Amino acid sequence: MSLVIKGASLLGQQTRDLYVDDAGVLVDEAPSGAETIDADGLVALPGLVDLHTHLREPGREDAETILTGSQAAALGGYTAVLAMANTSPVTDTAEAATRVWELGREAGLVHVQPVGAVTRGLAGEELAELGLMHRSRAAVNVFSDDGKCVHDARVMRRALEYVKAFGGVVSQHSQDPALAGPAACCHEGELSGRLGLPGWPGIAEEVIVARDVMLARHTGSRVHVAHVSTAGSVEVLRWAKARGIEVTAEVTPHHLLLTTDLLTGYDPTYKVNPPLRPQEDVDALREALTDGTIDAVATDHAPHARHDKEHAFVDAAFGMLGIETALGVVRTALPDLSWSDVARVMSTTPARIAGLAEQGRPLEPGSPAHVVLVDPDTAVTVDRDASASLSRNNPWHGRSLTSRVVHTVYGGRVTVRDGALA
Ligand SMILES: NC(=O)N[C@@H](CC(=O)O)C(=O)O
Ligand SMILES: [Zn+2]
Ligand SMILES: [Zn+2]
Repeated sequence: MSLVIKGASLLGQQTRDLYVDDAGVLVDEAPSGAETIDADGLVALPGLVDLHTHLREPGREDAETILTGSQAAALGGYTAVLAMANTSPVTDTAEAATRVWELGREAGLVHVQPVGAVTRGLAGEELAELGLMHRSRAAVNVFSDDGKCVHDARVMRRALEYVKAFGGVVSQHSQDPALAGPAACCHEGELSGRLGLPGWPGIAEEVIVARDVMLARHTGSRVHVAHVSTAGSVEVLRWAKARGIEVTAEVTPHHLLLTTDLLTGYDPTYKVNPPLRPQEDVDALREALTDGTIDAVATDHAPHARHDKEHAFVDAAFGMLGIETALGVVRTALPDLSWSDVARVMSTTPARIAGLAEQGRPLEPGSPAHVVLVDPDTAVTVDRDASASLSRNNPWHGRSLTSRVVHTVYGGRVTVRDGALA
């Protein structure tokens, strides 16, 4: 089915029509018999790419499936997601990775790119089948034990050396387990003491970021820092980038807008790893994203079933939803970020980090038609029950966010039309 997207403003700049042929590629001239999408007043961006999504299938299909997570992603304006490996079983073999990739293709709403585990069973000891996962049909390029930190420096060094051979990257969940143990759930500071919650100090993140930067320099391999949350980590990244070390980093939407003081109500919706931080950290993260020290926004969409989340704060699961609301949160947190910067941090750069050649491409003839059309100024009030996700741990419920995803086009196919699944 060919398309004419009429009157969109490309990256918020010049207004032009976009033409998509029936092979799903952007072309020069209007194809005959095309469906027309009226995009008057809308901003066109390349489809968003999420470096960090938890789809929960296989194993926790009560919290999310590859299909429902893909639906949520499309509604958020995404055309590709990297599906984290902390499923059950873990994505630590070529067979497991290929299965996730196939289920993504069957769902057909976004490109689902499996992330491979760094270590077998996320146990932090033996390397997983990194090479076999890379050479499988899933072509895994990003490896992560996310949910857990690869805390043994020798294992991390070997993983970096291994993936260097094929240009892969290790995405690290930076949490020193001795400085922030499994119960740590509130930013360590005056408030954690007052609330009586186990503290998760920023230094537990920063020491791992610093160590990994040095391992990246030593091995000449690539490290990606997942969900950066502190000003100290930003300083380390700035230092490393100034020296040309191959490190990239992501920040989540929630760490750009929410702060520790939300924990005073002990609502487990706000329990997330790493924890929400004070305003000084939030300010440093915003500045770092704007100046390029942090490369990308990644959602860390972490759906959890009610019976895992509805507990006393210390017992509840870590994680919050984020893929349907990411663009609105970024626009609300950083209203002055230009649309070309939004495209850079939410599409072009994440696609490059993940090695997805078909994604994050400029909206020009020859590119695959992965496009999101956004109403830039409309405020939307989030309703957690209107979500495509199977889970309801949505920290944005009832909040007003700027901008609305109106249409999403994945490979020339309209996946979202007028804000609803097509
Ligand atoms: N972010 C979270 O709080 N939770 C993630 C794991 C992770 O990203 O570390 C999850 O899998 O639920
Ligand atoms: Zn993590
Ligand atoms: Zn995660």
